[in-house]
Order: sequence, then structure tokens, then C-alpha cells
Amino acid sequence: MPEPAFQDYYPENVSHCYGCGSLNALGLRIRTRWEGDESVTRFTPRPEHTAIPGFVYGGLLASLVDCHSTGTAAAAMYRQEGRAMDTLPAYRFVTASLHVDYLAPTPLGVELEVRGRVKRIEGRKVVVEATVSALGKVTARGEVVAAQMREGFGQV
Ligand SMILES: CCCCCCCC/C=C\CCCCCCCC(=O)SCCNC(=O)CCNC(=O)[C@H](O)C(C)(C)COP(=O)(O)OP(=O)(O)OC[C@H]1O[C@@H](n2cnc3c(N)ncnc32)[C@H](O)[C@@H]1OP(=O)(O)O
Repeated sequence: MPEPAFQDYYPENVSHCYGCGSLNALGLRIRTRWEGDESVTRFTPRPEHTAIPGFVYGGLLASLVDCHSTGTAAAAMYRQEGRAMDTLPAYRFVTASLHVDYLAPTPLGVELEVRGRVKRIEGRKVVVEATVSALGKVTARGEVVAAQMREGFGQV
């Protein structure tokens, strides 16, 4: 049995996200785990994730960075408190800010590796840096500000 991923601990009511929700049949359903102090997601883009033939669409890379980083933010808070991710109170993070630099074209048809590192934790905010690599070369770099969800998130 592979080690559980961060997303395995998301409650069902927050498991519909296009990038990371295990219940979203048409989504990316990414899976993220710690490898030492870094978080790692591996994902192989599909033909529909094409930008120009042979290369990955940048929006897909942004989605990977986004959900990889919000998951890393939640996991980092549990880790800081020395708590398992299935313990209460639950930490849930949404994206406050998403920045991506595209450094080189990303080839389609190979597995991508997203690696994240927590830059800082400040109150209700976690800043995560992430890189996307293909064939051992970093092709995109991102930074996400993840904010802890408040009670009643989404009510207007
Ligand atoms: C039992 C087991 C449990 C397991 C655990 C499960 C955990 C995981 C659970 C579930 C995950 C599934 C979901 C994944 C989601 C994937 C990613 C998305 O697509 S999310 C959708 C897109 N994002 C939005 O729609 C947000 C819309 N914006 C907002 O709702 C608010 O603006 C929000 C929440 C981001 C912040 O609002 P405020 O009222 O809560 O808080 P304020 O005080 O304004 O901000 C908090 C801190 O963040 C900074 N901040 C806010 N916006 C920022 C920005 N744009 N850039 C930089 N910093 C920003 C602020 O300056 C503040 O920092 P200072 O405390 O002052 O240091």
C-alpha cells in the first residue's frame, strides 16, 4: 500500500476541487506527500492539456502549483503542531495568491514532478514555493499564498 497522500485526509465536502478533489472525476486528482522537508506531486499531463503540440498548457501547470501548494500549506500546519492530518481541528487552505514563472517549454507525454517548500508560516497564512520539473529540468516556478479558510467560507 502506498503511503497516504495529503488529499486522502480532505473531508468529502472539500474533495470536489478540480485540481485536488478525489471526488472530481474530470479533475486532476493530484496526490502530494512529504519527501523530507519538501512536498512532492507527480503528474503526467494528458493530450487535452496541450498548449501547442508537444508542450503542456501553462494553465495546467498553474493548477498543479496551486493545489500542490494549498495541500502543502495544510500539511505544514499539522506538521508544525506535531499532529496527524486526520486529527481535529482540521486545517483547510484556499489560494489567496498564485504566481507562476514559465522558465522553459514543458514537454508533454512525460511525468512531471512538482516539489514544494514552505517559505514561511505567518498566522493564518502559509507561503509555499514550488517548482515543476520535466526530465530533471525545472520548467516552471511558482509561489502561492495560502490562507486558512474561515468558518462560513463562501457565504455572501
Ligand atoms: C479532518 C481532516 C482534515 C484534513 C485537512 C484538509 C485541508 C484541506 C481542505 C481543503 C482543500 C480543498 C480546497 C483546495 C482549494 C484549491 C485551491 C483553490 O482553487 S481555492 C479557490 C480560489 N481561491 C479563492 O476563492 C479565495 C477567495 N478569497 C478569499 O476567500 C479571501 O480573500 C481569503 C480567504 C483568501 C482571505 O480572506 P480572509 O478574510 O479570510 O483573511 P484576510 O485577513 O483577508 O487574509 C489572511 C491573510 O492572507 C493575506 N492575503 C490575502 N490575500 C492575499 C493576496 N492576494 N496576496 C497575499 N496575501 C494575501 C492577508 O494579508 C492576511 O495576511 P496577514 O494575516 O495580514 O499577514
